[in-house]
Amino acid sequence: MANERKARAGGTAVTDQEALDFHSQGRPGKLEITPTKPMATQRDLSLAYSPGVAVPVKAIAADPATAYDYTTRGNMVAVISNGTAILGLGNLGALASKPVMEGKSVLFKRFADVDSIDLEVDTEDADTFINCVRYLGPSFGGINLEDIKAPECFIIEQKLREIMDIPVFHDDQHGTAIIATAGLINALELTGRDLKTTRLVCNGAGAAAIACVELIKSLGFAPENVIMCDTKGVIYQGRTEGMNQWKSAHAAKTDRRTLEEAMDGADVVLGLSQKGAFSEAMIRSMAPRPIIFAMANPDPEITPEEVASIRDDAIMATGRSDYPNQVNNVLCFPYMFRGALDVRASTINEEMKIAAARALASLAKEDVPDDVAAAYQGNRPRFGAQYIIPVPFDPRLISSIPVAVAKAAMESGVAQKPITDLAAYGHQLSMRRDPIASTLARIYERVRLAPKRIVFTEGEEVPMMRSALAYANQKLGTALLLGREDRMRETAAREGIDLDRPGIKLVNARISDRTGAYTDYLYARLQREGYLFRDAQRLINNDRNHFAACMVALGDADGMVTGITRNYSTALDDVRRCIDAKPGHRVIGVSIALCRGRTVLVADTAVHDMPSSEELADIAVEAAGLARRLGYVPRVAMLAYSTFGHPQGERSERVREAVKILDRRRVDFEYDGEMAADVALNMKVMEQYPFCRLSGPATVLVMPAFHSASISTKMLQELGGATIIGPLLVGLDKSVQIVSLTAKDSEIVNMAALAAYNAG
Ligand SMILES: NC(=O)C1=CN([C@@H]2O[C@H](COP(=O)(O)OP(=O)(O)OC[C@H]3O[C@@H](n4cnc5c(N)ncnc54)[C@H](OP(=O)(O)O)[C@@H]3O)[C@@H](O)[C@H]2O)C=CC1
Ligand SMILES: CC(=O)C(=O)O
Ligand SMILES: [Mg+2]
Repeated sequence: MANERKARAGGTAVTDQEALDFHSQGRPGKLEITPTKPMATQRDLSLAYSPGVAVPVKAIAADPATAYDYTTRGNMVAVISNGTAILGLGNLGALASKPVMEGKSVLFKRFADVDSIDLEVDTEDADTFINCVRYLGPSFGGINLEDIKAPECFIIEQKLREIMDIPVFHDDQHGTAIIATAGLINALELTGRDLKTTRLVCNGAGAAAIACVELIKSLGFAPENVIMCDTKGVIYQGRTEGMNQWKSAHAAKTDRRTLEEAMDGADVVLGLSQKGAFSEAMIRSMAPRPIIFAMANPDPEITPEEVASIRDDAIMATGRSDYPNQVNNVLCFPYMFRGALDVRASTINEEMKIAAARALASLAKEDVPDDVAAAYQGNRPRFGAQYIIPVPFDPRLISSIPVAVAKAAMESGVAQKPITDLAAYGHQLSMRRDPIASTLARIYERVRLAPKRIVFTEGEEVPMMRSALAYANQKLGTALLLGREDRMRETAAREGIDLDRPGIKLVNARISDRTGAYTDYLYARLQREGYLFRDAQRLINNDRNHFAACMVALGDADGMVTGITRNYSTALDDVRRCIDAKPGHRVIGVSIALCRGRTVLVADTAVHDMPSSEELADIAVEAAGLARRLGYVPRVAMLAYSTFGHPQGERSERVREAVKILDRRRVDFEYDGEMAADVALNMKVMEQYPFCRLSGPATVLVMPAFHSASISTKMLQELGGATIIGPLLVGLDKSVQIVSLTAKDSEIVNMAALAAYNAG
């Protein structure tokens, strides 16, 4: 069954069903287009469309370069394919390539803040393809060709490069060549090899393979030491079958004829062919300390496990993210275009490619700072056989690779808009990083290092089951699904969810031998609040929130997640009957708002209706603590409708008093107020108040009351397009997170991960 097939990914296994659900949930696919200008009033319409739009039209007609000032062109790349070589899956057509192309577009945005759109062109004919793409130049700042098979890809790319005045880059050729070269430079250094005498075999003679061999030779590999193979075996001088001019250029003078013969004694083998193309015997026959890059996707030519079972002296890389040393063009194309677009390069030349390869190679040798270690599952990697290139989540990539590319473009004379201050450029680049993705990645990695048992309280509900599965699959710990086992199994069978996989445990409250202990515990807490023993018994037997919260309170679980069947405040009341605030802390709700590359924490979005000044000060302390734990520098703005005393009012007075309380407590974070939201978030407005003690825009917004917190976050979400995570419950003695009634499985997993993270 489809859902039973599992593929390793992201350090974990994902099922086919999960992959399909991921793509179909919500708005199908992985991309949407968001306007960047308001389009709300008659005036907006007049500016954006007729008559206002005529002005930039005339400006661009008079000076085409101004298109970069008035349109999206300068930050927009098209990912274009005809689906003739989709990953290593072969020629499955333009339409079937769309998920990969959408994926590449998303990676452009996620890793380098390049806007991108996928275009699938339904033709296998090179001339027709060229004629389609050649006229698209005005729309884009660059063209990323993808998954077009050889040899047509060479003709297509070459012709488009000649006739278009923007960078045209075939990712499978050059992206792959750059990252493979980067990895190879380091692997050669680690094995003490000289590239002039190293013997290399490349299996595959298509887009990726030809480009890799060309770049490697241009680095200094001796052509006589390089053998290419394809489906017909060794490409030797004089061979006629299955040849083309690109293969002929690399035909070797050799009497070896098969891949087996070619690999015998080889120092390096590059796999850019197909799953399973390397046998154990071939690997065994290689030279000592062999370098094996099995780069076919999604399944490599040979797996690292297979290689490890034969020999322990190999440096092994694959194209996948679930093994060490991922040699994949995702490490290149986002940053290559970022640098090229930023200097408005007319093309991507050899100098830029080699600069990117060298920058990637040297990044792997640099010491890994703390915030980067998180991207490596908390294990600080050290340059060596298991770490020859950075991982795609390495946050340093965005601030280093584009700088190297831009510099090379300027030095080689193809930059039309040179950058004078490269150091400042590097700093600006780091601001383009998507902060929450890094934050979540860090949280996930920390949890993986210390996995936790999390109760998925509404275990009979499908989103809870799916998220429990994802939690277990991602190796975050044990997912304890709470519910009636027969019901859960029935639903799971219907939905194709495998509840028997490692990391999932079903907890049936009705037959649990812990109900007695939980009832005693709850009764002891509630007996002086009007509850009889049988009331406590009923709550434990009939109510999953109480049962789950007692599991956590008595140490049978590390945390819990709930919320899809009860509204937030009811679920919170249930939990609070079982769990107190941490001594010296106040329980509050903090929402994380992510909007246009900015992250702010908003508090209290869950608990205090109309906080007193003392409570506002506590909220500031709790929220600042969470900000720190998430890796943000807390700069707390105590918000009101007034700013520093104007206009006067009773509510603002309460906020002002909270600031004085924080002064008296001598807290160890920046705070100030009362201030309006624009003062807190906009440095230009803040400059009107030179005495303001915040050193930059606020990262934590403490709202004067629950209603303003709730209203503003919901408005941000609905009108501002912000992503809101939370409210996260902070300050409880045990780790509990409550999701919204409409939470999707991905949100539930995030909250479960946060519960696990907070559980210590
Ligand atoms: N890790 C990464 O970043 C990347 C990996 N790749 C992977 O490289 C592979 C090739 O992609 P691409 O170059 O775009 O595709 P192409 O269609 O352009 O080329 C495929 C090449 O592989 C050869 N080939 C196929 N099967 C075998 C085999 N069993 N033994 C020897 N040669 C074989 C073909 O030989 P023939 O010429 O005889 O038909 C052809 O030369 C794919 O698996 C792809 O996923 C590609 C790009 C990036
Ligand atoms: C990674 C990639 O682009 C491929 O395998 O085709
Ligand atoms: Mg590809």
